[in-house]
Amino acid sequence: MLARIRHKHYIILLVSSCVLIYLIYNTLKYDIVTSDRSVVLVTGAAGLVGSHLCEELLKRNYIVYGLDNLSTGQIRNINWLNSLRDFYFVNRDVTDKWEDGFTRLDEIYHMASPASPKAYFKDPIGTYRANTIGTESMIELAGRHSARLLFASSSEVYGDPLTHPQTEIYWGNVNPYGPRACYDESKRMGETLCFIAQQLYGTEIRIARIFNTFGPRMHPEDGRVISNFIMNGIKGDDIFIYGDGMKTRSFMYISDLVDGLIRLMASNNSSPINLGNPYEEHNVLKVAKIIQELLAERGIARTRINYIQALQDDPTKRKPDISKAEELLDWRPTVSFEDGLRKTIDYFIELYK
Ligand SMILES: O=C(O)[C@H]1O[C@H](OP(=O)(O)OP(=O)(O)OC[C@H]2O[C@@H](n3ccc(=O)[nH]c3=O)[C@H](O)[C@@H]2O)[C@H](O)[C@@H](O)[C@@H]1O
Repeated sequence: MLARIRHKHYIILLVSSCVLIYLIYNTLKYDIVTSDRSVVLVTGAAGLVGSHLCEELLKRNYIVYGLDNLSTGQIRNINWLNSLRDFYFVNRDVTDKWEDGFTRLDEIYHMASPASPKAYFKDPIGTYRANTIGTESMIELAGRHSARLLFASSSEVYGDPLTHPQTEIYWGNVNPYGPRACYDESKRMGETLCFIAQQLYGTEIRIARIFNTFGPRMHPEDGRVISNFIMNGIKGDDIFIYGDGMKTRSFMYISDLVDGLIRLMASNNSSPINLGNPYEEHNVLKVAKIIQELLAERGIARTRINYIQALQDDPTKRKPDISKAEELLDWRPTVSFEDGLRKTIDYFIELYK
């Protein structure tokens, strides 16, 4: 009888200690929010770019709020950040009305949007809303807190470009009435909204035109060329090239992009700026062959390469002119395509072990 009472006391003591620890932890978390440190909101935090950006900002001593509706992002990309003291996950859609409750907000990186053709073909409405209504919502939020807003635009604003490489003064060759338009045109509209906000309200805006980016934490089913070809190899499936394999893209590793984004936010340049890797322009067939070679280094056999119909309005070539970023941000990519691919391949192999 006495032993049972003692046992009960131990349990009560244990439970109350846990509650106490939880309360202290949360109070400490709250204290940080009211401290002097800069507070940043990253939308699309569970995506490839968003999650790496959150990680780097945390390393740089920011208090980071990461927002995502998890439509294309992956919770595993940020789960581990959630356990850190200065990271707060906000599970919501960027277009929802939001009584935000921030006591301080210094910077907003608006990265949220489906980004792969497969994802935006599937959800054209969610895509244009994230880049238009979502951008408007972030402009309002920036206005309420006098925060600086960086909008993740895209190389897709150049459409199927008629100049090569693409400079920021090129206005593009975009089909407004086709399957890519929900993305291309909404990125263009997002830029326009930022321009209007700056003119009318004096909002401090930054616009990054992001070129093809890859790295660990890409969604394995994302549908883009790098993740598709790596996953095809790992699973022993055939590779499918859309078209003749001669279309080109310039591939940038994720850490280079994150560095460029943070430099851009800190700069005083409010006009659009290209962030991409001009040294690594490759055609799709060559990408397939390089990936097969790197997989072979890890003992994964080559699979067959097939050619199927090209996607409608798929840009023929793409390469950024980064003179502006070099001059204004002192930025240029440093990671080679092959080094970046090795890290990405290892990530996918680990994921599917
Ligand atoms: O990765 C990115 O950063 C960009 O990806 C996409 O643009 P896209 O260049 O078409 O990206 P992919 O889907 O990776 O396609 C690249 C090329 O590979 C081809 N591809 C893709 C996948 C595949 O399995 N096979 C294949 O041949 C595509 O047809 C295209 O010619 C998005 O539209 C951009 O917003 C985004 O910035």
